[in-house]
Amino acid sequence: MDARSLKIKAAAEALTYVKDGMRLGIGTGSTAEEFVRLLATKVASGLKVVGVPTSERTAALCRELGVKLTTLEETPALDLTIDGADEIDPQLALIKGGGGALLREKIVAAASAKMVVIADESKLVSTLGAFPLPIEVNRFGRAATQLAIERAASNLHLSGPVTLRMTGTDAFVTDGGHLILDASFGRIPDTRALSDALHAIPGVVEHGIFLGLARVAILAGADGIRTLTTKTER
Ligand SMILES: O=C[C@H](O)[C@H](O)[C@H](O)COP(=O)(O)O
Repeated sequence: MDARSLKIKAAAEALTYVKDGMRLGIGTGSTAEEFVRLLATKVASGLKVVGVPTSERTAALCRELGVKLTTLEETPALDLTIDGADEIDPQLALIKGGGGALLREKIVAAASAKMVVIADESKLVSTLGAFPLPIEVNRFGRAATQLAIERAASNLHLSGPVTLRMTGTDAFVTDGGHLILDASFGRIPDTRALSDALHAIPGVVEHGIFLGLARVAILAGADGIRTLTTKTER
C-alpha cells in the first residue's frame, strides 16, 4: 500500500472520533489534509462541526472544501484535535513542525480536551530525535538564540547541526512571522529536560516536542490500523 493510502486509512479512522456539534482543532501536513478531505465529505452530507485551523494552508483547504472555521478567540475550548506528526514514541510524545506549523499546532492541541494523532506506522520510533527537531525562533537575535540553543543542548549531552530552514534562497517564515531552526541532535533520551531548557531561552518561541498532549495515535500500516493510547485514555 502506498504512503498516501496509509494516510487516508489513518484519517478515516480518526473520523470515527468526530461527533456532531464538535469544536475541532484541525492539523497541518499531508496526513491532516487527508483528514480534512474526508471531514469535508461528511460535512457535505450534514455533519455539523466547526474547526480551528492550525495553519493558513489548512485554513485555505477547509474554506475550499466547505469546512466551517472558527478561531480560538471565538471558541477558546475545543473538543478534539486531529493532527499528523513527524515522530511518535510509544508514550505518545511527538516531534512536530516538519511543515512549520508547530506553534499554532501546540496552542490548538493544548486548547483541546483530546488530541488524536494520525500517521503511517513509519512515524513510530522508540526514541524521538532521528527527525530534526524544529525550533521556532524570533527573527531578532537569531544567531544569539541559536548559540543559546546549542549550549543548552550541550549541557544535556546533545549535539549536532542546527540549521536555519530555507525555502529556496530565502529563510522559511512561519505563519506567525518567525524563523525555524532544525536541530539534528539525534536521539533525545530526556525530552522533558530538552523541552524545559529550550523554553527557558529568550528568543525561542516554541519547539516541536509535544509532551502530554496526544492521547491517541492512529497508525496505519500494511497490516491494518494500530491504535495506541496513553494510560489516562484507557
Ligand atoms: O508542521 C507540520 C506538522 O507538524 C505536521 O503535522 C507534520 O510535519 C507531519 O506532516 P505529514 O503528515 O505531512 O507527515
